[in-house]
Amino acid sequence: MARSAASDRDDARSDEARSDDARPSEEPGGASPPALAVEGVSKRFRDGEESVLAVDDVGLTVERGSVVGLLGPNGAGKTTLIKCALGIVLPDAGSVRVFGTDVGDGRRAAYADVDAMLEGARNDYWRLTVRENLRYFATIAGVDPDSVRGRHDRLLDRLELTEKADTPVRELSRGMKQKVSLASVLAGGAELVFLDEPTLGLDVESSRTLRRELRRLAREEGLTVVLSSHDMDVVEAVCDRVVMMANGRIVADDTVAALRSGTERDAVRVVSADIDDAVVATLEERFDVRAVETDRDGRDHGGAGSTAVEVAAAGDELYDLMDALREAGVTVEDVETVRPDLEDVFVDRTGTEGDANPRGRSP
Ligand SMILES: Nc1ncnc2c1ncn2[C@@H]1O[C@H](COP(=O)(O)OP(=O)(O)OP(=O)(O)O)[C@@H](O)[C@H]1O
Repeated sequence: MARSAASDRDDARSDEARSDDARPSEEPGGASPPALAVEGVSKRFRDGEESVLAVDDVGLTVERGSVVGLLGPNGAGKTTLIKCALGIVLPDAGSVRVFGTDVGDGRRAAYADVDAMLEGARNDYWRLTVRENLRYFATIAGVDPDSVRGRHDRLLDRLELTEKADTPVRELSRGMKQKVSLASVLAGGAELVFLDEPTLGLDVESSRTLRRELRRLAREEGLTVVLSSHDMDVVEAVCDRVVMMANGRIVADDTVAALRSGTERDAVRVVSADIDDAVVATLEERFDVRAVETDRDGRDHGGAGSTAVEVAAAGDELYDLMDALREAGVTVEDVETVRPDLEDVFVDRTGTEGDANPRGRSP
């Protein structure tokens, strides 16, 4: 879909673009500007009763070399926000600066080092070989493909595509095509890439390869990535920071660790053969019992007949819980802390059950 965000728009705006090749490399204070700075962006589609405020006064800063995950339920406004950042959709209000350049002032400079893969794919040329595609997209990005041959070799190697370098893309499996899409996005040496569902259609191993490569590119080459995915594991493994959207607004913006610790879902899981219905009823009078699970055949925990209860408890409540269990005559076999995962945070912040998959796609 997004062939090359930079080239698509440059064609249309080439006249005004000529005068703006100078891109600020430093902010007035001397620090280099962030890769992306979105301020007060709003976008409404349609008028009257049908009107939808897809993005509602959103601000977002993405530092260079960081990997930021964008999560949100169906219709939250993620794609519209990304399209506003890419200049594919014109916001009604607000500003977008890319590496310090306001895109309203100078698109050619702003998008010179930006590329995107939207909706899990990109228009690779299926008749061309894998390597020919990389050369083609490097050329489109204004780079002499011979000068980046080494980079292409490395990309093919890291994405485990070397053996297929001379194979036409149409002969590849879906997962391999997906990896070629990513390689094409990176072929021209973009410094900021937007990746929408980059692991869509990948098997577990390929998804792992892609995560590893994204982290390496960010760490070693300073690549900045804005990634949207319904796959919480991918977001957790790859992203420095997670931005959650709901109803057009940002409802959370922090590191995975901070989001987890800020979500009041810490609980403990206690296992014992002494926990029966009466004990559970007693606990429920005083505590928030989240789950009760009896191990009937001894395969899950603690042996046949033992029961695990998950109770929301932290700090002093933990002592109270242990006292209550002792009073009830329960000998504890096992205790573990249950930490909230990203999905818990997502449910908590967006008020949405289930995963963040907006279209019910499977990875
Ligand atoms: N071109 C458009 N015309 C009219 N409404 C639109 C258009 N694009 C998006 N919308 C609406 O704007 C809202 C936000 O959509 P958007 O695609 O940005 O959300 P999203 O978070 O990316 O969700 P999804 O992942 O399901 O696409 C939705 O209500 C959607 O129907």
